[in-house]
Amino acid sequence: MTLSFQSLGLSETRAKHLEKLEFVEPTDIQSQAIPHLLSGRDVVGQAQTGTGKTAAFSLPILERIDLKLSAPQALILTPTRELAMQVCQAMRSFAGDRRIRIQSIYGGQAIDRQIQRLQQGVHIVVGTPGRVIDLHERGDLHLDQINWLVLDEADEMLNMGFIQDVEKILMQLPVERQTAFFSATMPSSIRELVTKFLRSPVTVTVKQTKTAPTRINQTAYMVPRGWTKARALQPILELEDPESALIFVRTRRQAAELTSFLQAAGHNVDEYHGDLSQSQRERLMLRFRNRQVRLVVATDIAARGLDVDDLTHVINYELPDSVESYVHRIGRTGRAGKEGTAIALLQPFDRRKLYQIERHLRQKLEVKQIPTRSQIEARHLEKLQDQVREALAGERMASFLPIVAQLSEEYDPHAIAAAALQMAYDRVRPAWMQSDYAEEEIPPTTPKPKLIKRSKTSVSQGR
Ligand SMILES: Nc1ncnc2c1ncn2[C@@H]1O[C@H](COP(=O)(O)OP(=O)(O)OP(=O)(O)O)[C@@H](O)[C@H]1O
Ligand SMILES: [Mg+2]
Repeated sequence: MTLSFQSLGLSETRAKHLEKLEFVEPTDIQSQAIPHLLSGRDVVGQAQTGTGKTAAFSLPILERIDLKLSAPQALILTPTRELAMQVCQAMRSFAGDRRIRIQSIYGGQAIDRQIQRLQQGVHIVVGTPGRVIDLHERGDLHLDQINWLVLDEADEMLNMGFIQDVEKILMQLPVERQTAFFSATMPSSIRELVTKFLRSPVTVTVKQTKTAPTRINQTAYMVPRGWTKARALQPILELEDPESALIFVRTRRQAAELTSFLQAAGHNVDEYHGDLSQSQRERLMLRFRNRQVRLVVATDIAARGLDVDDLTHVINYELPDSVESYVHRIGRTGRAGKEGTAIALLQPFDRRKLYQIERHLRQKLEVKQIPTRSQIEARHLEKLQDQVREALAGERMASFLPIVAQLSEEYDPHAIAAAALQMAYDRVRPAWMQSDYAEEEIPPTTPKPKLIKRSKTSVSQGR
């Protein structure tokens, strides 16, 4: 028998409302964490990326908010501004009751507007630590009625960059409160901080053999020797043909450079990193979510928590330094039970990082050579055939029949069809493939000279 939201202790009204959002069955983390949170316990919740941790901590809070008390009663801290916005929006949709006022506060946006909202009275605040401290110190954010504190992406929040701010905030909160930490990763190093901040917490870990969801198909491509990663990315994008992809790089500069490179190659791509203004960041996220931008080149600010519907691919152009970061990055795809693809670009010196990741995930990644010209051509032809079948099933095709009839007086119908296909094919084939992407050019990826010969033969066999 499957559990219902109501059987977890949530009200009938909320359960009905959740059904409208197509939340029919609670996920594992929700069914395990919600009853504990409703009973007043502190909770450490760990579950894979994309499994609904947001609702797991939000629903019990929404259930218990006192509408008569016009003061912040719950504080949710997130590591990035976008995540604060996203969690705030998610909570508003779960609430489905405009009387529960939920406000996000974060840097980069005019503080006056946020102050005004706070003065109008809010029940739940979702924010980044810096802005929370700022508004508290100005006397605009009152923390003395806080009953619930949640650290979303807790391990990240307790990392070096945030820990001091988080401690500062915690010191301002009432001692009598409920505290919850949620994340997909909980490295053992944060245990000590957990015991410091939480009171006899219940640890809810959704059982899993691996930290990476099996719904994510992970592969790695070896960058050929002498090639730049940017050059190697082209045939990979061509073969994988992602509907939408997040491409992770290390630095802001690298993000800008790769974006220009891909734009010049004709891709629909934009960059996303901390050098952009807040409004630029927000606009890009909106365009990405609406599918107006297909590829986004991002730094790690996009690694955690972001929930972009149906994101099909995550590409690690550079592998991250930590295994946790890898898990969060690839977790931007394969969410809410959907499938996704994660790709890593590797150079020989990335091997060590790859081993670490594989050891942590207890899973070997398939390492492939970058696609050959003939593989890409085959893929394009396959696509072309699908398109032809689609056109044949449609009605517009009929309007071209008179032209075919006319040409048939001179040519064989097979030849006419083949010529039309050639024209269509030349249009989809990217310019770079016509010039410098000869199959013979792919140099061996292994530095061992012995292997050069063998891999050459295998390339020519592949043709
Ligand atoms: N019970 C449910 N039924 C259907 N969809 C759900 C349910 N719970 C959550 N979802 C959807 O699943 C998606 C992922 O949820 P959420 O962002 O909370 O994941 P997460 O566990 O916080 O992931 P991450 O570790 O990446 O932050 C969201 O789009 C959310 O709407
Ligand atoms: Mg989350």
